[in-house]
Amino acid sequence: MSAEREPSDRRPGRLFWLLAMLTAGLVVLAVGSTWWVLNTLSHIEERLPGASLATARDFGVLLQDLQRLDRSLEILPLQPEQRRLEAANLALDFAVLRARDNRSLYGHLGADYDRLEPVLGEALTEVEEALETEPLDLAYLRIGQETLQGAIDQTKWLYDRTTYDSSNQLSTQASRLKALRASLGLLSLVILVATVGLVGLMLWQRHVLQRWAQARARLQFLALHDPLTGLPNRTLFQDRLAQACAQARRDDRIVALLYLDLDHFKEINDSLGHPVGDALLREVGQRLQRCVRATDTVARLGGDEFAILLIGLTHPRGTARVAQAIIDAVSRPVRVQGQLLQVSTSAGITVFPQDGESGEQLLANADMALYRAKAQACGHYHFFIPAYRTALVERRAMEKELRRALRCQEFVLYYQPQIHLTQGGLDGLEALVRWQHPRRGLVPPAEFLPLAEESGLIVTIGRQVLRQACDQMRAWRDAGLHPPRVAINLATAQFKQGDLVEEIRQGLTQAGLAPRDLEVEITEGTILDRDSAEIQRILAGIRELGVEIALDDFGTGYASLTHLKRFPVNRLKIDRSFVQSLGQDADDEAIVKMVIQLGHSLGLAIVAEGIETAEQAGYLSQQGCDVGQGYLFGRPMPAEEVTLRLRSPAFNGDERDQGVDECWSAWASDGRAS
Ligand SMILES: Nc1nc2c(ncn2[C@@H]2O[C@H](COP(=O)(O)O[C@H]3[C@@H](O)[C@H](n4cnc5c(=O)[nH]c(N)nc54)O[C@@H]3COP(=O)(O)O)[C@@H](O)[C@H]2O)c(=O)[nH]1
Repeated sequence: MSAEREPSDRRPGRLFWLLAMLTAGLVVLAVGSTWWVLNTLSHIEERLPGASLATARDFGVLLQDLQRLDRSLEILPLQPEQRRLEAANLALDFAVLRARDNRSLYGHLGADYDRLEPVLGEALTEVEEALETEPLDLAYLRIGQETLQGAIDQTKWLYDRTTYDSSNQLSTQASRLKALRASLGLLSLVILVATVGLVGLMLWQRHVLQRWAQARARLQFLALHDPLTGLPNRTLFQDRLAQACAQARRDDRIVALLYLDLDHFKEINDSLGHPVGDALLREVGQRLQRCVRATDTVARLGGDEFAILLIGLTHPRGTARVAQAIIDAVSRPVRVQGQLLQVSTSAGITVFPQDGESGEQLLANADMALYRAKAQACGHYHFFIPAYRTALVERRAMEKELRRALRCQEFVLYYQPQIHLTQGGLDGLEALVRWQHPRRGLVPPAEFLPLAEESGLIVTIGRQVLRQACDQMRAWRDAGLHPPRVAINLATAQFKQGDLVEEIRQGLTQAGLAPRDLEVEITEGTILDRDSAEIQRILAGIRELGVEIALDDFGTGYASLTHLKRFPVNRLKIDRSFVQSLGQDADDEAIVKMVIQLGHSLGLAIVAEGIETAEQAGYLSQQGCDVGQGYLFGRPMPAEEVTLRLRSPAFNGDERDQGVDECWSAWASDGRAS
């Protein structure tokens, strides 16, 4: 397992603590400065207005006293003398008491009162002396009153000034206070916002760190696990496999590897949709886990492929039991999204150390054993045997050879005649591919087509066949020879890659052929394919071109009447196996008869393949079969031989005039077996 570089945690952690400290400092600063400023302010508020207001208040009291005295003096002349004197004395006493003797009452007057005191003292003395005159000397009293008035005016002036000063001072302090309070408010707000911001930043950073840690953990998980099933992936499995092999080598034990895949999973996935496929894979993963011990490893290698590592075994026998238990567990019906499904699995098994020294080798060999298990039947397991490796090596070499053969254009076409059974005459030629191998000679298709189909090379081979067949028809036409049409075989894979209709159209155009010059043969397997809708669409396109379609090997598969109606087929080719049973198997005879009738009732022409005897031909002809193909009329032959036959006197003019028998022998006489 590759060691992952651990991302560093330290830097984000330090930043977090730095932010935390900054926030804490800010909070302390905010609280401290707020407390200090508020404290100072309350001191200022208490003190500043107190002194000046007390002065103003004392001047106010003094002024009131003096004015009251003045008013008493004003009314003095209007009263009976005795009472007047009494009142005046009373008032005077009061004033003197207020102004002089109870000076503590005016304690806040300060230096201003020092300036007022002589004037006040003089006025009071004068008033006092006037009042003491007997009888009352009003003129003298007037003088005292005037002096008193002067003192009152001065007191009033002082009162106004101190009041003004104190209120002025007060409002100045008030505005300062206001400004200070506003600044403090602003400062607090800034601190608050900064604090909230910092706290937010911290929280955000914490959140990012958490997410980052989660993402890292997820990435680490995904690097080693399959996201769908949560099982170990190929990387982790290979790592555990390597470790298990090393451990087993030390302990002198064995390790078993089971390579599994689900049978026909692709069909389920394609037909029921990926969500159903995914749910099924999850369920299979769980079932597999339940079949093994906690120390074993179940992994999903991709698609529908799983691998299981069994450790601590002493004998391979136990592996077979586990494999069977797994096959049984997987094959139990499973309900997925409301649908009851049943899948089976096949397994290839390798055992360490006997089947491979390394994990890679064990996996590769288990894959080979799986391939064999699947080839045998679904729902089976197979232990690896060395012969599989030889077969695989041969298969790979063959595939390489096929690619080379394609590049070197070693595929050639042989042509087999198709004879009109009732009228005689050539109805067409079927082009059959052969491999002209430089060492092996002519290789029949049965030896290379299965591998070509498996590897997908059949598509390129099919393109070469189409081109060669069209070119050959052109050559015959140019030579003045007129075989009615050439039929080529199409493999299912050709419908799934590229644009088949366009390829056929181009093949015809490039060779200058009419669509009726070509026929395509498809097998029952093709129309029964799961992509039959797409295949139907492509076949309709081919029919639209004007090219006819024959359904090959009819009767061997499960194609039904419905299929015949759905697919735009022109001809049915009765499979050779039925033809060869004619005269021997009553059932097959009945089938042949029925196919001929059924085909005709659907407006299709019937071709019988593999006719080897005149009896078979006679019977088919009697039943109304339209066309026959088989060794009786001619084996598949190279184009040059077809040319010779087309040029022979039997074909000069209209060979249909010759009669059926002559026609057969014309094709068969020179024919060499191919
Ligand atoms: N996709 C493609 N498939 C092709 C192509 N060329 C051939 N094929 C398919 O390969 C199968 C084997 O073909 P081949 O070995 O050529 O066999 C053909 C005939 O030789 C054989 N035949 C014909 N008459 C007789 C007979 O009387 N007896 C007898 N034992 N065999 C006979 O039948 C084969 C033709 O069959 P069919 O195609 O079904 O008409 C075969 O399935 C080919 O289709 C290719 O280019 N592409």
